[in-house]
Amino acid sequence: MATRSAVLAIINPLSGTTSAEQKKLLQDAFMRQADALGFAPEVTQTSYAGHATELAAEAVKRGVNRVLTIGGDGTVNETAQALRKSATSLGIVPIGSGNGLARHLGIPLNPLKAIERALKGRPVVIDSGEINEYPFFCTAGFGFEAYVAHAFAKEPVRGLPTYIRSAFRSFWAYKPERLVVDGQEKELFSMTFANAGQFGNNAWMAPTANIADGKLELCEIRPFPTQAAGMLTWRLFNKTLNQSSYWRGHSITKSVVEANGPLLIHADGEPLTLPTGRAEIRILPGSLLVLL
Ligand SMILES: Nc1ncnc2c1ncn2[C@@H]1O[C@H](COP(=O)(O)OP(=O)(O)OP(=O)(O)O)[C@@H](O)[C@H]1O
Repeated sequence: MATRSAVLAIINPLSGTTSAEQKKLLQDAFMRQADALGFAPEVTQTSYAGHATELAAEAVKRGVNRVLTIGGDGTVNETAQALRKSATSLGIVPIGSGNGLARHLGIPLNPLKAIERALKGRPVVIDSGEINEYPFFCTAGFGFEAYVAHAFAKEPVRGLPTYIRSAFRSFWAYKPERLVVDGQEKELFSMTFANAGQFGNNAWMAPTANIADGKLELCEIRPFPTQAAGMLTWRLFNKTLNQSSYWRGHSITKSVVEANGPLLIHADGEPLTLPTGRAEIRILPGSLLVLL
């Protein structure tokens, strides 16, 4: 009898607002579907932050073909870190609050359909980015978006309503920053390095970003009067932000951003601080296989 191909599902028990029972049902559905399709399925839960990277790295070592991540963008990022530059493909089962990479790639937001896609889909090559030593697959950024990521991380409850509340509060507290971008000093409200076109929740910062073109879109929002905030928000969700006079963007393969003090950043929505105040951003073309 032919050996069954191994498929591992990594689930973050804390992702999103899905209950423990719903997550158990998803695990069972994954085991059933994978078994019916002729795979040798395994499922494992993360026990701490960073655990998904370790579990996925071990799967790569064992030659597991497909690794599914059942979680939000943070867990997708941790899993994908270990699968970069390997022959193991990533399946995304989105149950987070933003699901930026899944939405950009057109992966179903219904987790059962996403499991089916990951099991039946073919590996497609996409790019990834790096900001200093931190890999990202969707977006990384500075300014307001990093400020919100740091504020959101302090909230005890996840989910979209909490994110909106954090963003609204941050808008009144945040002051645009002076950054040196590739040698040019600028005052910016926000700045994104976009591999995918959106942050999540269909908030399109880089409407024309192509995830497999070997480039990142560098998108800047310059400071704007308070009364323009409504229109900019509407454009963000309407996929027309690039038509605003406050938005500017171009493609890059590498870039350097510097500040006078520690830099607040985010990588796929995870808040990070760069104590040196210097960030080197680069693209890693064709570095990840995603099941689509
Ligand atoms: N068992 C665990 N205990 C504590 N933290 C964990 C555990 N497993 C994973 N994590 C951390 O939880 C973080 C958030 O998870 P994830 O992104 O999947 O969900 P989310 O935040 O609800 O979704 P989104 O990123 O879409 O908002 C991950 O970055 C990961 O480091």
